[in-house]
Amino acid sequence: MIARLAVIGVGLIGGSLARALRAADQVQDIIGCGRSLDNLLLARELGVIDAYTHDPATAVRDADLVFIASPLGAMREIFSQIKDVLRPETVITDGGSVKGSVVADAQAVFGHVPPNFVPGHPIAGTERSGVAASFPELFRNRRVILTPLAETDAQALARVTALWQAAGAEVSVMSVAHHDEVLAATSHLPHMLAFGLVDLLAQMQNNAEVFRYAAGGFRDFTRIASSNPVMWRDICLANRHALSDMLACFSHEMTELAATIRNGDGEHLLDIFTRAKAARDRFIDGAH
Ligand SMILES: NC(=O)C1=CN([C@@H]2O[C@H](COP(=O)(O)OP(=O)(O)OC[C@H]3O[C@@H](n4cnc5c(N)ncnc54)[C@H](O)[C@@H]3O)[C@@H](O)[C@H]2O)C=CC1
Ligand SMILES: O=C(O)C(=O)Cc1ccc(O)cc1
Repeated sequence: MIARLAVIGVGLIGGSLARALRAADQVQDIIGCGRSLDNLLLARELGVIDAYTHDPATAVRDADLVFIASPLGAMREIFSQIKDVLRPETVITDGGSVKGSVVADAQAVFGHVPPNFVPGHPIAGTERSGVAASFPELFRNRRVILTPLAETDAQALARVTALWQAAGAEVSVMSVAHHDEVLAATSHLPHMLAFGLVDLLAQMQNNAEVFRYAAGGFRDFTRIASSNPVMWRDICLANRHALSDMLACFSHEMTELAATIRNGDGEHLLDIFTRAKAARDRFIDGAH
């Protein structure tokens, strides 16, 4: 049982974890912290949090667990704001989509990565943001990756693992660098393709007609281009090396595909599409 949980950034992710822990009867008191007063008032009205503050130091002062779910670009400032008031036994975790940058931010502010800090990332979300979009089942049967360091306290890791399990998630552990490479491929690259495709089409002269005649495939493929621009700017900047490597691989794949199409090589196209279909069908079967 958590006596007092501080959620810094009560949006889709912070709000959903607060709701899930409340639904599972794992928490007594939840204090929310953020910048937008309207969002915090709504969070309190919805019963997601019990109290709010705009000041991260006030939020964490009496907390036994702190969950930071702000955009990545705000993490360093938040660490600086809480540094002097954190109790040594308070466990801190986060939900940021990139782990190397968060660990570097903690290192820069604290001078070392605090043993009670357990970096984390729920592999679950939607294209929507804010507490209005949060829901308690978001993490149910979804994966959460924790990336503890050698200096991470085993009890803090166990506590954060139990927290996500109580929210219904399956917890995996991996290194920070491996996490950032894997997520560049499976999450960050697909978001770039969706943003890039929609932006390209939106800039075409006849864009109204392009969108009018778009079919279901276009809608499915581009849902994630409705995601929060600030959050995705921060993810790109935080994972710039792994993501630019993946984008270079993908550009190469597209150049080859274009050449295959231009050459009218139907046999090669069939090979590519058959291989891709088999891989996706396996992935979907495995996900059930
Ligand atoms: N949206 C998604 O599907 C997923 C997002 N994430 C990660 O979770 C984090 C939060 O994302 P969302 O919940 O989607 O965003 P969101 O926009 O719904 O919520 C973020 C909240 O942080 C607050 N905030 C911004 N700057 C702040 C600051 N300096 N101090 C305190 N609060 C501040 C905002 O007011 C907002 O309420 C991000 O780091 C993102 O990379 C992880 C998994 C999935
Ligand atoms: O909306 C979707 O399908 C997503 O893929 C959400 C998402 C966004 C960022 C993450 O770090 C993890 C999941």
